[in-house]
Amino acid sequence: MRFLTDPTYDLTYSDVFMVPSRSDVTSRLDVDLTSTDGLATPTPLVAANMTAVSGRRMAETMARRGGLAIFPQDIPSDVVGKSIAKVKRSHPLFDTAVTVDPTTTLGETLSLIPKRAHGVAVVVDGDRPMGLVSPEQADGVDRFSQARDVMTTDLLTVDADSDPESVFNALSAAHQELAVAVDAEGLLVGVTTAKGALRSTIYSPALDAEGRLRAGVAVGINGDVRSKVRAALDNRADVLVMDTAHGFQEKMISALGIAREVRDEYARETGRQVLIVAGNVVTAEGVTDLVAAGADIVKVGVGPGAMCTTRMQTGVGRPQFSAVLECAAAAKEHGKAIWADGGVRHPRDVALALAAGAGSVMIGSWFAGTYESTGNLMNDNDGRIYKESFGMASARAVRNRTRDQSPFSRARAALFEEGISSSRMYLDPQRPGVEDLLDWITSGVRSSCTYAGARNLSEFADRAVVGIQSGSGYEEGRPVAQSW
Ligand SMILES: NC(=O)C1=CN([C@@H]2O[C@H](COP(=O)(O)OP(=O)(O)OC[C@H]3O[C@@H](n4cnc5c(N)ncnc54)[C@H](OP(=O)(O)O)[C@@H]3O)[C@@H](O)[C@H]2O)C=CC1
Ligand SMILES: Nc1nc2c(ncn2[C@@H]2O[C@H](COP(=O)(O)O)[C@@H](O)[C@H]2O)c(=O)[nH]1
Repeated sequence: MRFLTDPTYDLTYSDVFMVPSRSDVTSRLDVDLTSTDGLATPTPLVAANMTAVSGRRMAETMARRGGLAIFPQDIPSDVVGKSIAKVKRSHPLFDTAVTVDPTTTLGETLSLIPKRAHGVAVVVDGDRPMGLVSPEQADGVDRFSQARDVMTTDLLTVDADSDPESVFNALSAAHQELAVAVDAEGLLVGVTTAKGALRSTIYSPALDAEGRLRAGVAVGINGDVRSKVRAALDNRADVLVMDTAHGFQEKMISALGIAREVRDEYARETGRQVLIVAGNVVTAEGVTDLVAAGADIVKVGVGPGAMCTTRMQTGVGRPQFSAVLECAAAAKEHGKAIWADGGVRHPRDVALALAAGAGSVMIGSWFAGTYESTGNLMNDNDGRIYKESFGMASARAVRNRTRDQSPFSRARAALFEEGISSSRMYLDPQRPGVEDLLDWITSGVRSSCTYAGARNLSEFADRAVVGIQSGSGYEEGRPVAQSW
């Protein structure tokens, strides 16, 4: 990447823009979005290790569309183990269905449907699909009715080995919303909408060596790091994230040394080599020290996050575009990569982070406002739907993380709150599922690459030409919804 004119101060994503270059990339579909961070995930996006964001449904969906999700450090290890096992059992193309027994009440069925974006529950007899219940069928029906009394039995079943294009065509021909995939015994494997089938022709899933969906686990730097790292690896984490707010500290350096030792020991025993991500830092010096201590990927970003109060409280942090640019260059010198973590609110921010050299981009709060995030769906007074989000250094998260400590230690830890405990992340009515956001982001990034004449992300980081803009320059680029 090069600047049109060199900046004299540090920059956020909103401070910069890209100019087009002469391009011989004739289609956006010719752009390869494989991450350049050493993980080579087909989509360079990671759902943040935040309790309000990444659980099993987020992990499964992100990996199915080529990205990753990281289970947060606050989730008990046995729960992480069970969740990863479920992710690994889920189908790489078909979405896991919301299933109910024939006798489940309509009220309960309706409460389960929003757990997934496809908007329907499959009624099963054991694992055999019998019918479908959608919210539309529930109109005017008593909430104590049973699923079997409400369901439609007009099912479009497809073989689980069918290719996505033929599933798309079958759905169009049958004018159906949902295809139910079954195995050779007629047992339920998963479901897909026409859009889901279409997506499966555009995205490739992020798979481990055994062809199962990948997921990552975050580990804090306090306590028994050795056991925590080993537990994460035994739980089949495909990536390990050593996680703390201030990654440029001695405790992180020694935790990384332990993590590397345990990781290498595990690799010798199992043949499975897992990359270590560590952060967060915002300077080249921070990157150099974490790489020397054993990080394969360095996580970059202090204070850009939407749930973050660090900058207001401490004055510490750095505008994210400049942090990413400097840290990516430093990591490249050591043959390593970075993740740009936090501050992403528009597809353009992802494109700019990748232009600045990020290997992948981590997103938290934006993804909290989707069906797949961990929280429950809520309605505000105007009937808009949202989910609650909170920062990992908020009083709420600290209370949870320190639950096994003495009341005195907990009270002391609570003094150092650096995040918001409750915020509303509204679901975008146009893009309520995380896959909708992925479509929006990846189509934007593909387009950015063709404007730069880049066929892949490493060419993009080489070729992008970035300028600095005023507040009114940024404002000019925003669409206007009504006349002025
Ligand atoms: N990217 C960002 O800007 C930020 C991210 N976070 C996220 O919040 C979560 C909690 O992280 P964290 O607060 O580090 O908690 P952790 O529980 O991971 O512990 C951090 C350790 O580092 C020590 N420490 C020393 N200086 C600092 C400092 N300035 N800030 C924080 N810890 C420090 C703490 O000691 P002691 O408590 O005794 O000081 C503690 O032992 C993580 O998921 C992290 O990623 C939090 C803040 C900023
Ligand atoms: N200073 C704080 N930073 C936090 C907290 N919780 C999470 N984070 C960081 O934000 C990113 C995600 O950023 P977003 O803009 O996409 O929401 C996350 O990965 C952490 O690094 C917090 O409580 N305080």
